[in-house]
Amino acid sequence: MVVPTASNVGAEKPYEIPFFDFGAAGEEEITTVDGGERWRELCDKVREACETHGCFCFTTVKAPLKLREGMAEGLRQLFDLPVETKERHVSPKPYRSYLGKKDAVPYLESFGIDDQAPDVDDEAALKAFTALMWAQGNPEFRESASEMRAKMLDMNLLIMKMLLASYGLVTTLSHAAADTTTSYFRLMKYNVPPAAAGIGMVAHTDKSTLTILGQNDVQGLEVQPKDRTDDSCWVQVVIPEGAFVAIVGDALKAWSNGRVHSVRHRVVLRGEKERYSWGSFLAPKDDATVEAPAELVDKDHPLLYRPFAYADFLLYCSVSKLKEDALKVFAGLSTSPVDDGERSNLK
Ligand SMILES: O=C(O)CCC(=O)C(=O)O
Ligand SMILES: [Fe+2]
Repeated sequence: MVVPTASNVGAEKPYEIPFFDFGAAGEEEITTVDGGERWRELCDKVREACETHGCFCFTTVKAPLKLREGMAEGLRQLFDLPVETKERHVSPKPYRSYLGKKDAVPYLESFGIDDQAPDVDDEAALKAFTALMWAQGNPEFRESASEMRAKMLDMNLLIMKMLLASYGLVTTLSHAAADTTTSYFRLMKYNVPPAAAGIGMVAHTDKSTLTILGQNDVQGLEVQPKDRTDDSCWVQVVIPEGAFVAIVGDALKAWSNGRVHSVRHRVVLRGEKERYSWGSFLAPKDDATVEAPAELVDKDHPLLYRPFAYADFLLYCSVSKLKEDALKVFAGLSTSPVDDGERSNLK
C-alpha cells in the first residue's frame, strides 16, 4: 500500500496542535477555585482546542517519567508473550479482544480492558487480565498499568469537566457523568514495517467521547486538519516527550451539538523502532442516550443530531461498514450544514 506522505514530515516548521501544561491541575480546582481566572482561561483554551483542532497535547505531573517508562517496559513484556497466550484475552465487545496483525492493519497488535466504573477505583479487570497473561503474575506490569490507567482516566474526566465548565454547564451535567459514562483502557504495539513506511492504524474518527493517548518515544500519529477535506492532507503530530494527546470522539461531537470536532486520525510507522501506545477511552454506557443539552441548542445553533442510544450508533458503524460520515448519516438532522470535516473511516 502506498502511504501518502504527511505534508509536514521533514518540514522546517511542524504542524502544531495546541499544547497545555496542566501541572498539578485536578479535581480540586473545579470545586474550590470557583471561577478562578487562570482556571477559567485554561478551560476556555481546552474548549477552543477541541473546537478548532479536535485534539491537543498536554503534560501533567501525575504521570512522571518513571511511570511512563514502567508502562512502556510492561507493554514490551506483554506483547513479547506467545501468540497463544495473548489470544486468551477475548471479549464480546468491540476493540477489547486481542487483535493480532490483521490484513488491514498488519503491524498492529492490541488489547482492550474495560474499567468497572469511572469513579470507582476498581482494578478487578486489570488484575484478571494480568493473571490471564502471566500465570506466575507480573506485579510490575499490573502496578504500572493500573497507575497509568487511573491517572489517564483522571485526566480524561478532568478535561471533560473543563469543557463543560467552559460551556457553563458544570452544575447541570457533572452529576450525570458517572451514571452514563464508562471507560476502557487500550494497549497497543505497532511492529516495524518492512518498507520505509507503513499504515499502523487506518484513518478513523473515534466513536467514543474523549480519548487520551500516551506513547513511547516513537512518533506516528497523524491528523487531518479540520479545514482540509482532501484525503491527501495528513500532518504528523509531534508529541513532545512525556506528553499525552487528547482526541475528541464522535459521541462528544454529537453531544456538543457539533461544536467540537472529532478529528480524523491514523498512525503511520516510519522508523525502525517499535511503537507502543496506550489509550484511555471515555465513552457513553451502551444504553446511555447521546443528546445535546438544552443549553447548547438555540436558534443560532439548531439541533444537528437526533438523540440516539450509543450502542445503536456502534452497531450501525460496524454493520453499515460506512467509511465516511457515520455520525452524520446515522443521526444527522436536515438542519445540519454540510460538514466535510466529519468523515470517519471505520477501523
Ligand atoms: O496509537 C495511537 O497513537 C492511536 C490509536 C488510536 O487512534 C485508537 O486506538 O483509536
Ligand atoms: Fe483513534
